[in-house]
Amino acid sequence: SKLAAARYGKDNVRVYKVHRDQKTGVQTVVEMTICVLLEGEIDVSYTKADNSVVVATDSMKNTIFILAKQHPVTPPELFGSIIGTHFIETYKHIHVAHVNIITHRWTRMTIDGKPHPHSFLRDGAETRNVQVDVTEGKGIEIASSISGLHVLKSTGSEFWGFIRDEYTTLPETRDRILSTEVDATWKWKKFDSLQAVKADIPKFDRAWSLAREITLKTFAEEVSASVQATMYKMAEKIIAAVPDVETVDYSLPNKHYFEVDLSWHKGIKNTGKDAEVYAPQSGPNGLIKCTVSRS
Ligand SMILES: O=c1[nH]c(=O)c2nn[nH]c2[nH]1
Repeated sequence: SKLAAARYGKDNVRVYKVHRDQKTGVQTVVEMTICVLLEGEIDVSYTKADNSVVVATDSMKNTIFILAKQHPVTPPELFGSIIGTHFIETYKHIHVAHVNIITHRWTRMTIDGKPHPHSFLRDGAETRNVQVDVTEGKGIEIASSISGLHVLKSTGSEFWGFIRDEYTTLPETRDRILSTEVDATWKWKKFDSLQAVKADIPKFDRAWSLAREITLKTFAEEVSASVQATMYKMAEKIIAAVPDVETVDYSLPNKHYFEVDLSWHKGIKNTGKDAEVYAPQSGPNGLIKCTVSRS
């Protein structure tokens, strides 16, 4: 047997950073969960129990905190590129760094109609994530994403015209609940270096805002013929809106809400157009995926 592939590092490195504006007293916070995995000439640590090539994962964790102190931690695309570049530049035997950053929501509170200078709330499990892969001599690949954005519409969703055969029981509908948890990823053109990422910093926040706005607006306004059709519209709008993005992926669970027939109880009408009380389903759920490219 042989070692076909190897990468190692530290996962679940939780990092919080505060910025204090001395003039205004306004404080800003960022909270992330980071995973760094390294590849390179590390085989002997697996095959020969030779640890001379091992940058201890504990040292990697220390490095993340030091880099967070020394550099901006936003946008995550930049900080992920800083972390990855650090490792391949610092250790000559390390050639690839995979950095995943999950940014958690701390939305500034509005108190009495005014943004509060130092208080925040976790308004949802939604996260903003990046996967940054830095390869020595090749450049930096960045995939940005929105994850865990729970949405529901109470109408404006249809599903009909699908195959009806001896396996089909699902009735067609022109009016259904549609609910999903958005997992959308947009992959950037390759960046030659950290300098190239730094030259494009404003593009990352703008792309995230656009992707989020397009997703919510399309979800709300399109009369959905299916999850498939709606996600394709979202993806093609993001491609059109963000020139430096090459592909957009969506992965959407279809979280079903079943009608509850209550007619057995005194003839209660609660199905079809009379349906008001539904049973949200934990599973099984549809899972619809797509990748949309620029051309
Ligand atoms: O939007 C949908 N797409 C599907 O493929 C599907 N299958 N059952 N319900 C569905 N709803």
